[in-house]
Amino acid sequence: MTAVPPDHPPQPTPSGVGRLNQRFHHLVAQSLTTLEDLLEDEGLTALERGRLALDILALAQQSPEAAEWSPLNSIGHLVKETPEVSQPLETSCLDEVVCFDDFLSPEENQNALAIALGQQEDFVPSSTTSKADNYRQSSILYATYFPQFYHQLKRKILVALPQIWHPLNHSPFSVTQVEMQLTVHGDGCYYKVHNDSGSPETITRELTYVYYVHSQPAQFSGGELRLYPTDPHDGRLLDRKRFKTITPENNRLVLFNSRCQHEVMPVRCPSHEFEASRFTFNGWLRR
Ligand SMILES: O=C(O)CCC(=O)C(=O)O
Ligand SMILES: [Fe+2]
Repeated sequence: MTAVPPDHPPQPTPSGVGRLNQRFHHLVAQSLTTLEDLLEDEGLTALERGRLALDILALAQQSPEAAEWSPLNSIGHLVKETPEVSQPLETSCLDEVVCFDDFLSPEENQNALAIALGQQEDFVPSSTTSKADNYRQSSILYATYFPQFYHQLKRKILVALPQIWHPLNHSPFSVTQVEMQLTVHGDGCYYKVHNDSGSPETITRELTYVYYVHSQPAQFSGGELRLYPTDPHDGRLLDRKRFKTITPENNRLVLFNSRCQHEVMPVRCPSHEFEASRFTFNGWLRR
């Protein structure tokens, strides 16, 4: 996608349509600024802020030139993942995935890594809602340790949403909450096959997102994310041999349906250094 800076709108034309477009651009630009302020406003509930965000983004998508000028285009590159399967499945199996490469600016990406490396002692061992042993090995840092970055990343994800409904084959919904945590997978860490919305506490999770961060060049191998075809009716994994693979590239954002069965393959990190680990800012968008 071509990035057009939002502060350089297209030149006005003398026609009535051009003037209308110009007013529309101005209105949408103002609305987006208002939205940015409101999203930072702790006085509004998450539900109110989510609804505002979606309303204004829906407005932005109405522009006849949305594809060319929209500020949405300043976010990374939307990449089509090539599934590692020989034949496409005929109906949706919840395993659609969207990838944005270079999702944040280089400075924001560096800041994300600095947040991870600077707070090693505050990470706690992860658990699963079923508390099953040997199902997951990793450590997490709660978002209360990085409030500013939480707001930045959340805003960018919400702004990207209008681009993902179609490729994810998902109906738009009002986001009531954006959960976030920072997860570290060091040597030998993994997360076996699971979905993210299979318990009463997690049932309102609609979308899972994962933002990958690590030092470059990567000092670990493995740690791929695998997405399995999943029965949309009962959530069963349909075929273990047919999966999509997402490589954890630095500065990549991935989104998929929280009901999809997925897993994180074991990470190998020969140095055993914390700094060399696979880091993710990951979480869920709740309806
Ligand atoms: O790290 C990843 O690629 C996915 C993490 C995940 O599945 C989760 O935290 O629920
Ligand atoms: Fe997950």
